[in-house]
Amino acid sequence: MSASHIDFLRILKERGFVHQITDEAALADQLKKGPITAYIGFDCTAPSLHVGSLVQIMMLRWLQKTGNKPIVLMGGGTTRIGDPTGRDESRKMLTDADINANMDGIRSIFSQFLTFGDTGSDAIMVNNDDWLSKLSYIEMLRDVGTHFTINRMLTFDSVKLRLEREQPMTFLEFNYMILQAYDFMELHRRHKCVLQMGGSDQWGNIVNGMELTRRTDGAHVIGLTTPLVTLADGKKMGKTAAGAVWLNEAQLPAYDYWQFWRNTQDADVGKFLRLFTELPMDEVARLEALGGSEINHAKAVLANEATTLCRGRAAAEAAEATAREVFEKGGAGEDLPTISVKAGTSLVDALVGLGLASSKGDARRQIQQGAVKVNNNAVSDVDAVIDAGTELIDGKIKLSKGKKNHGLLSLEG
Ligand SMILES: Nc1ncnc2c1ncn2[C@@H]1O[C@H](COP(=O)(O)OP(=O)(O)OP(=O)(O)O)[C@@H](O)[C@H]1O
Ligand SMILES: N[C@@H](Cc1ccc(O)cc1)C(=O)O
Repeated sequence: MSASHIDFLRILKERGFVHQITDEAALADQLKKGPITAYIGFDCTAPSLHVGSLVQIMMLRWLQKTGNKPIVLMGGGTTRIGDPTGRDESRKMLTDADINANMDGIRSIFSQFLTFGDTGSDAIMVNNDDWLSKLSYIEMLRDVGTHFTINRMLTFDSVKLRLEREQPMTFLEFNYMILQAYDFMELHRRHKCVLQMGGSDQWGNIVNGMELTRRTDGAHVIGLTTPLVTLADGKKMGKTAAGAVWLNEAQLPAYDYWQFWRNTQDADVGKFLRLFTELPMDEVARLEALGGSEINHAKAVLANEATTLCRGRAAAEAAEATAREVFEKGGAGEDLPTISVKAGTSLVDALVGLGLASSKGDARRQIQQGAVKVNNNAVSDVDAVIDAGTELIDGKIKLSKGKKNHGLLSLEG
């Protein structure tokens, strides 16, 4: 039986999406009355979103799967201001061209996760630049500014923490929460949107929107935040030591995306299966309970499911086949990151070029520690070079760092 709109809240709770709800009873009540419309906003600060924002995307997907209506808000306007939330310093000002290019990249992700259209539970995408850029200053101050007191604005973490650390906050940034608040009011007016969701860092911005909508329109809208998902080592999901785990193929090839999930630490497997796959809860419980080396099966299922959702089934299958080839048969695997190099290139440069080392110093250290292999053979010479004499596997040279990180070199000329 497919889920109905009323199941949305239960599903979010049992799969670990809920951190705080401003008024859970009101949300349950709204759902009892019929399908609801809810939104999540994404600023266009990079050409892709990353696995941290995937938590939010999955919520919009569940919203739609249960027959409710998702609004994806592109922050074309708010990106011009820059959300100060959780940041010690002002963001770099982006040009309109940068913002538009980033928006194109981010937009393309959503068609993979949601069905867009004009009726029922079809998702819609809006850009807050459409209304924010039309606001006139004096009118805005009179209509909206009167509903915010500086006293209260200073109590929100996004402002308070910056001031406590004695870091400057520009007047531009100080206005950010008002503009995000305006969005909620506007989406309530335009689309009867009653719920805004986001990561727990967005709480202040969301609450301000509820407050503004109540004061201007007398409407009771609701906020829901997710935990900020961290990896088992305590790091916030999104940006890892090796860089962000991007959702777009152009920023991160499918094989690396698959590998990220396949390398999940044991303690995270259950949590990630709940958040990032749609497997039924009993199947998640079964996989989560696997012990010893069987947990690797659960990780492969996680990698396949998560990669299928984001990149499609064919990409997931190709990545899995490559991984099997590389790990089980010791072959080269077609899907690995590949660069072409000239004969005589140093092993150190090749490791950096493939992203297997973060710097030449790091590459030398890795070699000295015995972590580097060329064609599955350990190399300890930091001055080793790649040349025509280097053996080829399937026409390529395979470099490995540790057991899990591999790349291919093809020789130029
Ligand atoms: N690790 C995470 N877990 C859950 N939600 C997250 C995580 N990282 C980001 N989000 C949420 O995803 C949404 C979009 O966030 P955004 O793209 O601004 O990510 P960010 O990493 O915070 O970006 P930036 O570094 O530019 O501030 C927000 O609602 C944010 O709270
Ligand atoms: N402030 C949010 C993005 C956002 C922008 C506008 C909104 O109306 C809602 C959310 C973030 O940084 O992730």
